[in-house]
Amino acid sequence: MSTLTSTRAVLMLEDGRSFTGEAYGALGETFGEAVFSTGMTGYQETISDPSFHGQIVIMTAPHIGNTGVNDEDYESERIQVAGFVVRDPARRPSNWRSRGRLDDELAAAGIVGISGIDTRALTRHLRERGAMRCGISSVLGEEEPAGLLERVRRSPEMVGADLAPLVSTTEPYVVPAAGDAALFTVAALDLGIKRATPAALAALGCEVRVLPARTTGEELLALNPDGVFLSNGPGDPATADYAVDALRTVLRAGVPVFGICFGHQVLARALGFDTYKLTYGHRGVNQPVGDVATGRIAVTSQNHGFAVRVPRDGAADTEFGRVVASHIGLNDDVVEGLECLDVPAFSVQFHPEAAPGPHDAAPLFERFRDLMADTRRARAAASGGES
Ligand SMILES: NC(=O)CC[C@H](N)C(=O)O
Repeated sequence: MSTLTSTRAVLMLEDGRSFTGEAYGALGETFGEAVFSTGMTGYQETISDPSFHGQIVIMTAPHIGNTGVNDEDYESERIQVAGFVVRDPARRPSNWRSRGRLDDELAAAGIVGISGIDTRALTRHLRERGAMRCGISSVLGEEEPAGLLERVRRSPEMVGADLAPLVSTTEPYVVPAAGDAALFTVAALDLGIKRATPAALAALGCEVRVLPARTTGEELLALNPDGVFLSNGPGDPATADYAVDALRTVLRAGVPVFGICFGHQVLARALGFDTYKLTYGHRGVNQPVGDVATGRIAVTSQNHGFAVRVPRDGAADTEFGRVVASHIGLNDDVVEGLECLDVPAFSVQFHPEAAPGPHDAAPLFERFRDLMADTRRARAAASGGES
């Protein structure tokens, strides 16, 4: 049960701006990169998205916790955020699936949060100054916040952080295909995968073999997969050389590739492009993206702080042939998708698996399935076998 008396908590940004509110979730002190999410719903999926590892998430929607917590909506085995910030927590959750309160759930998981602060002012500050480190403390006592600021400035930065291996599975596991027989085998590199992703592939008849982040290209190919999937994940993509090397081996073998978010950044790097840090990133379930080829607009689920440096107009020549920017973010023109024209590979910076978010981009999983089917047919024809 939550107590009725509140404990004072302080949120301190690395540039010295601070906000005083009430403790929310566990009492204690926590540090991470302060980022804001504009999703109105889906807080359970958000807090359990491994891509948020090392980040303190500020919800811009003022009311959070209204539907409580349930056992179905978690996207991984634990709560992954380093801290959680809400304006006005629900006093009494109400939903037919609810089995408890969000603040109690955070407290039980040891996740430190803060409520009752002006999240709009905080978001505007981050939008102008950029994402930065922050700390939340509900154990400061009468100590001046100077000590907290000192500890924030000593905490790790997001640039240069190699976090995917920390959240990846340690042992391979299999998500079976829906239906009687698997139509395709997908080797999925778990860089911080969400449950909804293997589930989406399995629903299309794929047996998904989920593998640890540091699986090599040779190990991936040894599974004889129809396709290789690269998941989302936390941290700075510039550090993930192991995944880039593995992917280059896969690309050379001509096996179909699909990457999401961190996986998209890894594909860009494998093709020879760089990644860079956005000022404050894109997080939420309401991010518009344009498909360059069709002009269609999708409202997408996003959660990224880095992006890929790929030319927006025309095809770029790479070691693996021509590559085009297939999707563009409509808020700020950031490249949100890649398509290889000469090898079977494509990727998106956004989240077609949603969870939370709209399902506009779900057909991208079908595109991957079709790419695997086409490649299999072409290979059978080339070897003179039956298709
Ligand atoms: N959701 C993700 O995969 C995020 C990728 C990467 N950590 C970024 O912030 O850009």
